[in-house]
Amino acid sequence: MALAGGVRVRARALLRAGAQFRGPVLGRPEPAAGGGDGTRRFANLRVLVEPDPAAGVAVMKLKSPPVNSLSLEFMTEFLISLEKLENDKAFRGVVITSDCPGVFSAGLDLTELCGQNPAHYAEYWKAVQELWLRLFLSNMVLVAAINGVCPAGGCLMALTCDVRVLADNPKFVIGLKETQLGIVVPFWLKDNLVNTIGHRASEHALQLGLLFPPAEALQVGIVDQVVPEDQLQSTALSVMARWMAIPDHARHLTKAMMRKATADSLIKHRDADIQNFVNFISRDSIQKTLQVYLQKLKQKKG
Ligand SMILES: CCCCCCCCCC/C=C\CC(=O)SCCNC(=O)CCNC(=O)[C@H](O)C(C)(C)COP(=O)(O)OP(=O)(O)OC[C@H]1O[C@@H](n2cnc3c(N)ncnc32)[C@H](O)[C@@H]1OP(=O)(O)O
Repeated sequence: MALAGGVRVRARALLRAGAQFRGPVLGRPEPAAGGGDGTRRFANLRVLVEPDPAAGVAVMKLKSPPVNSLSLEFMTEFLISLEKLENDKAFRGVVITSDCPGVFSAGLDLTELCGQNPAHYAEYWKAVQELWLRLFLSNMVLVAAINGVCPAGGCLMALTCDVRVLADNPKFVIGLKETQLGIVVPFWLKDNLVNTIGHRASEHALQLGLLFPPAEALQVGIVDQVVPEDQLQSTALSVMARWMAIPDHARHLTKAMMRKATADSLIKHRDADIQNFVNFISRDSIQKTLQVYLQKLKQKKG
């Protein structure tokens, strides 16, 4: 699936601005682009990709400090990196994890949702839809190695993956807390959750805006495994190895069959979903609530 119009335009702008794959990364000298040694890491500004072509797997590390919030730039760069991997036949699986200590992703970037104009909200929501669709329908095996708190839009990303492994730390909660912020999850994210944990558990989780600590997350089924923090990466890679043993075409066709109806319901109603979002987020009452919340977050340190 190609990037949607608005996201593609922004992707081109980012690429023109130099946000393409480059080295050295993290200060380590690396072979020049196209060096072909098969071990080269690549990165744009906010996503670090560590490829292991021999295994057919890449690790994507979200590194948009402080909290990997889903800004337009971050989502665009993430999708560029994902598309690059999808277009490379060497890669059949991706582990998604965070490079920001203690936070997988803080979810939607609240500064994108506050005090902007309707055109911006529409562009932003289109990018969120695109992120979800591209991940949800990815041909590759996606394993989320959740090494930090994972609320709302962070959980949205994790829910698109085939497997979620959570590090066992009581601070690392996961869930869709939207109602706590006075907002409502879109129907397609609700469907994604229902497909994952069932209808009744989703009703409770969504209405109460529950954030599950590891043991509860495992019990309700929003994650598949909870492991000690120091075993997260190795567990994610061994889960991946199991999935990689299945012939790709059969696995992928099965995944597509299982996910088609959920994805189609958004694909068919994308414009209406954008309009709903713009109307909802532009309301004075919603703006006020989000602004107060953002202020509280900013004052936390002071
Ligand atoms: C019916 C029609 C349809 C209508 C549809 C409506 C929309 C539905 C959308 C559904 C999908 C997703 C919704 C969301 O994702 S909303 C975002 C929810 N996220 C949160 O509530 C998390 C907020 N953040 C935190 O709780 C904490 O930051 C943390 C992640 C636990 C980390 O804690 P920390 O102590 O390590 O860091 P902290 O000091 O709090 O933050 C550091 C700086 O980062 C800023 N920040 C944090 N989160 C966000 C964010 N989500 N967006 C933007 N900025 C964020 C924070 O303000 C600090 O900034 P500064 O350094 O003080 O300037």
